[in-house]
Amino acid sequence: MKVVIVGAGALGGYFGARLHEAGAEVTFLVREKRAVQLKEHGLRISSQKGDYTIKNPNVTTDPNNIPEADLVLAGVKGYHLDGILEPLRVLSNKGAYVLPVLNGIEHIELLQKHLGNKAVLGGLSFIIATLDNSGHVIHSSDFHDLIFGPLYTEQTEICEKLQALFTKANFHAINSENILEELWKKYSFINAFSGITTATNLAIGEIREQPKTFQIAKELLKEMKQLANAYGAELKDEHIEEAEKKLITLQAEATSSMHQDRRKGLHLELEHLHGGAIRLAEKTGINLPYTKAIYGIIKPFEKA
Ligand SMILES: NC(=O)C1=CN([C@@H]2O[C@H](COP(=O)(O)OP(=O)(O)OC[C@H]3O[C@@H](n4cnc5c(N)ncnc54)[C@H](OP(=O)(O)O)[C@@H]3O)[C@@H](O)[C@H]2O)C=CC1
Ligand SMILES: CC(C)(CO)C(=O)C(=O)O
Repeated sequence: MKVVIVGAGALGGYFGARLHEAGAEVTFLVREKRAVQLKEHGLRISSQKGDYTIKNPNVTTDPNNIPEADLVLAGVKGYHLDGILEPLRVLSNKGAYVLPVLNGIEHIELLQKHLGNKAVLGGLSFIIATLDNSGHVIHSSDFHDLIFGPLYTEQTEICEKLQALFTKANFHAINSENILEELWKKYSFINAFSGITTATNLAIGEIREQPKTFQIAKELLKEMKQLANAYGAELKDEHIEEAEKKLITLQAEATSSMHQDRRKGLHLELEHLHGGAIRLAEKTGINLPYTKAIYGIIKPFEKA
């Protein structure tokens, strides 16, 4: 299968390298600076699940240089989505399906609007990964899950083909029959986890030690359930309890990618995540006071 990775950052780099390791033909569509870095140093992933290096990754900065593509894995941050719409359109015109692995929900409709409903699959990931100064991927969690699935029944066949490929790769892939619900479950979890860790500038362990602070994360989960329900995703109390359990059982030093970005002084995905929830809530007349408060607290740190 011919795979294109758009956004060879932490997630794109990780899953691209794992798919290359599994024998897929992988091309990294990147911007100029990243192209130079990948050509000079190759792409290495450092992971407790096994290291892997692509010495000379197939890299391009122009989608027109890619003759064929079956799958495009989109791994940019929410604030970079606009910049990849045109390259994605070029590749989807060649027949490629687009599998976004971003956190959040608003991007699904945006991609469908630009590429057509049938070209966009549902996808998300549970992993803790980041890039080091040389652009290598550091994977630090004992999980590396890629959950994907059809948003339309016509996409069932391609998802089965993807599952056949992903099963050969060194990550945990799940072809979900209800990817929309999975997307909302992840969105709820991430808004609570990234919200509380980024706002307090603390890893989850220290937050858990303060019941009043941890309570805010629980309130964020409840608000996200209300929002998900308003958008037709049947999140139930048990899903919120599962998410709470995850927050309780994560390693004490675990933190969100948004908090890692705050620590590094990078641009934060606040508008895409909490901003997105507030916009969606306004459209349905729901009030999200905790989400709004967290958004306001993080806002001064948003811009790099
Ligand atoms: N990191 C994590 O542990 C997890 C992240 N996520 C989610 O996954 C998504 C991606 O996050 P992550 O991998 O951490 O992000 P990174 O910042 O590590 O990677 C994003 C990459 O996108 C590239 N990019 C931006 N614009 C373009 C463009 N126009 N063309 C090509 N490449 C481009 C950037 O390259 P450049 O060098 O050119 O800026 C960068 O390398 C986010 O939504 C995040 O919330 C989900 C689960 C876990
Ligand atoms: C919660 C986590 C680490 C799970 O993948 C994540 O998605 C993020 O921090 O962006």
